[in-house]
Amino acid sequence: MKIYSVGGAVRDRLMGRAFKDRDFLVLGANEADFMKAFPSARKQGKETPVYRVGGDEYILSHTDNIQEDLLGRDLTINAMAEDEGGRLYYHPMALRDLKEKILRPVRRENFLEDPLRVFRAARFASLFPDFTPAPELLETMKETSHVLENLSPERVGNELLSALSGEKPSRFFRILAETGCLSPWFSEMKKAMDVPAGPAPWHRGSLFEHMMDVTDALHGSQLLAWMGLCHDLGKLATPKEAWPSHHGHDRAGETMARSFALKLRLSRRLTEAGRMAARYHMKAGLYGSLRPGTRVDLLVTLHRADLVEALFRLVRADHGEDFLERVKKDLERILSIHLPPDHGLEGVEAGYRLRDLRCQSLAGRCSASRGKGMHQP
Ligand SMILES: Nc1ccn([C@@H]2O[C@H](COP(=O)(O)OP(=O)(O)OP(=O)(O)O)[C@@H](O)[C@H]2O)c(=O)n1
Repeated sequence: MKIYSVGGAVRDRLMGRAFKDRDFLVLGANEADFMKAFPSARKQGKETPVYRVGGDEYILSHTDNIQEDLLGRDLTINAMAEDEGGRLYYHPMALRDLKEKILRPVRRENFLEDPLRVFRAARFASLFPDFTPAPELLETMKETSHVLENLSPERVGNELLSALSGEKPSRFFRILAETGCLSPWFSEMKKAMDVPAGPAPWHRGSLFEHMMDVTDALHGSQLLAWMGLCHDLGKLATPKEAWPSHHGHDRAGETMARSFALKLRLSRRLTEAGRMAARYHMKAGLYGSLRPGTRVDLLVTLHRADLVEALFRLVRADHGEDFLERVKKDLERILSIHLPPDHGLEGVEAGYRLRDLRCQSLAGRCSASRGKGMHQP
């Protein structure tokens, strides 16, 4: 049995980057041999021989030859392995491509074998913004563009999330656009190319460009970048006659953001964050001129979803207004207000009273109107 460290850990070490987890490849062992050597190993999938040992992943190879295994991988910069003695094995182009910062497919047919590699290649464009896709990568992605629909949503969603935590998420979408790979998984982004972003001075060009600007500004955090991607989805529903205005896009965007997240089987947290980004970014963007009651309702709604800071960071990335410090103070104030112990009110009445007190605290007077506002107790 021979064990090799493979993939990202070897690549990242050679690039001088920190690596998250390690993947090992096991050659010349069947499952019984492996379990004998690693009794604590837990099998991951039923179909594939993948095991978890502590935080590390071990895959039993179908081949006995490390070079043959490397030839079955996605990109040359990932086709590297290191044995237990520290000896390096690599695809003939791997070290050169790493040095010259080129994303190159190992073999075209490997992408047809596992089309997820299209999205992996695109996410490496976001993770490594100074790497250039080789012309044959673009060709390979084009050739693979017609077989993307059968991929599992979770796998595509994971590559998107990885791209969003990279340095330049827009590169993920641009390279997919260039190679005809936005549909079917990211057809929203494809449509956004033909829609004007809006009439405001910060809305230069298409909705796609605006989404890319905001998502890039929020890169590094999956949650924030995802909210950036979702916030203006509702503009896709605006009838052409109304362009470049997008009246009501915040409400329209709510369902679209939710469907986008569900299509990719994203977590409940992300689904909710995308929905709330679409629904509340307009209102939050007007925070400075909102009435106290509307401010109370907005902050309470966002606070319940644990999205106050995230939403106001989105607003800042969207058009530069920074309400964050003010909002934090307002929220602190609101949350410090409670009904007196002897209030004697029940149910809805108690809720209305608390809202009144909170409004008074923000404004120095009561401006709450019953039944109006979005936060009903
Ligand atoms: N569809 C896939 C998935 C993985 N791999 C190979 O398996 C390795 C490990 O995969 P994974 O851990 O998913 O990616 P990493 O490259 O390690 O990236 P990260 O650092 O984000 O984990 C990759 O480097 C690549 O060689 C592949 O060829 N095709």
